[in-house]
Amino acid sequence: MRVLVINSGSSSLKYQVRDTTTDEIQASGLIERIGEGGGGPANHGVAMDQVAAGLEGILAQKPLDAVGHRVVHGGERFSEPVLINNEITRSIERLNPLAPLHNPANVLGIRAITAKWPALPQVAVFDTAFHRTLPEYAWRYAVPDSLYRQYGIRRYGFHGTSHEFVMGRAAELLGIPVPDFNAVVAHLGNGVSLTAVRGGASVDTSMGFTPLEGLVMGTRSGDLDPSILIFLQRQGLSADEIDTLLNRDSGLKALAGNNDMRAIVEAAEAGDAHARLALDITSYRLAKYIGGYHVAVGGAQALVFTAGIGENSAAFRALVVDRLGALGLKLDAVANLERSGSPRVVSTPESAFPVLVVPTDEERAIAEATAAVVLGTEQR
Ligand SMILES: Nc1ncnc2c1ncn2[C@@H]1O[C@H](COP(=O)(O)OP(=O)(O)O)[C@@H](O)[C@H]1O
Ligand SMILES: CC(=O)OP(=O)(O)O
Ligand SMILES: [Mg+2]
Repeated sequence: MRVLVINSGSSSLKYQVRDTTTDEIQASGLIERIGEGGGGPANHGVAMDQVAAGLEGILAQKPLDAVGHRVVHGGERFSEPVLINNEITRSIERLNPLAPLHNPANVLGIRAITAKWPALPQVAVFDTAFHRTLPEYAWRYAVPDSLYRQYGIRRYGFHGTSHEFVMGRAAELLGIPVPDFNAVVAHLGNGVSLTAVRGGASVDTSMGFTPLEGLVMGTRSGDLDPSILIFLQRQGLSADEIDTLLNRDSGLKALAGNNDMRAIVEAAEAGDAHARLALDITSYRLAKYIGGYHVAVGGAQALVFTAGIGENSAAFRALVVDRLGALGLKLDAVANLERSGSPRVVSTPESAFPVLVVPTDEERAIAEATAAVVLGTEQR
């Protein structure tokens, strides 16, 4: 099956055309600076026109069979990938306020495809779906129930497609059946989240109601005392200003002046005190969460690093694992420095449990889920 995968971020759009039978990537691209001026497309509709134009050549040879969309927020309704129709699109649109950086772009992408190729089956694959197994004691906030009933205020969790894919690969590498696998998975990209996997299912995750909760990220603050928001509001900041402050101008960008982990490590090595502190705060906060999730899963069989930083920054992995001596983890300095695109062990045999690096592939997982939904629907 020939599937176009669309991964729309707030200001970027990644796409791939994949053959799900051979797992061949037949085309791919990245469109950046959407809606930011400076030569980027004005909006996601224009970006989709650019995608279609870029694909004209290969689509002339063989048309698409389906489109798979990464949809960040699926609320409580969606626990699996679904075939999209107008009612599903409206349901995703109603979740826009809960993922303002992501869901509006996802909806625009779906509508742009519907307008361009109305007969093409489209599937939504949700970041939240893998976390629908969280127990209530993990997803409830300690606030009045009316907030949950009226607004759906609870913890949802994100990056689920990546966490599930990586967890499966890690179990395979270790020869442990997925239903028996307990692990802590660290997705360290621009967005950062940690997931506690018990028996192959997500039982806790660090992002919450929105992708702002939890760890320090590229431009997001992660956890802080909610009183700070009330304080800032009383100082005269508007809701939009606080939103921008915490989602776009915080995290590594605020601490080190930019959100590129490579540049921060280089600056720290050259003696930059801000970069050093940024790495200390980020690795300390992550190590604390890993310790907590080791408890949540009843003893992890693996700690797994993935995504841009997790896969590529040996220096950051070392900073984190160095703080986890209390868990008995020991990194193999040579294995940690090796460059490889394959799942691998980066700890020593003496480590209490293995530390792994497993490349994520959200596009592959989305393409496979899309093909499965479309084939399943055709057989019914
Ligand atoms: N070789 C590398 N060494 C260190 N950090 C890297 C490397 N390559 C990418 N990164 C970091 O990965 C992060 C982006 O991760 P990625 O998963 O691509 O993000 P996104 O959430 O945008 O998909 C950035 O902080 C970037 O600096
Ligand atoms: C949910 C989320 O944070 O996604 P990303 O890392 O792509 O921004
Ligand atoms: Mg990402």
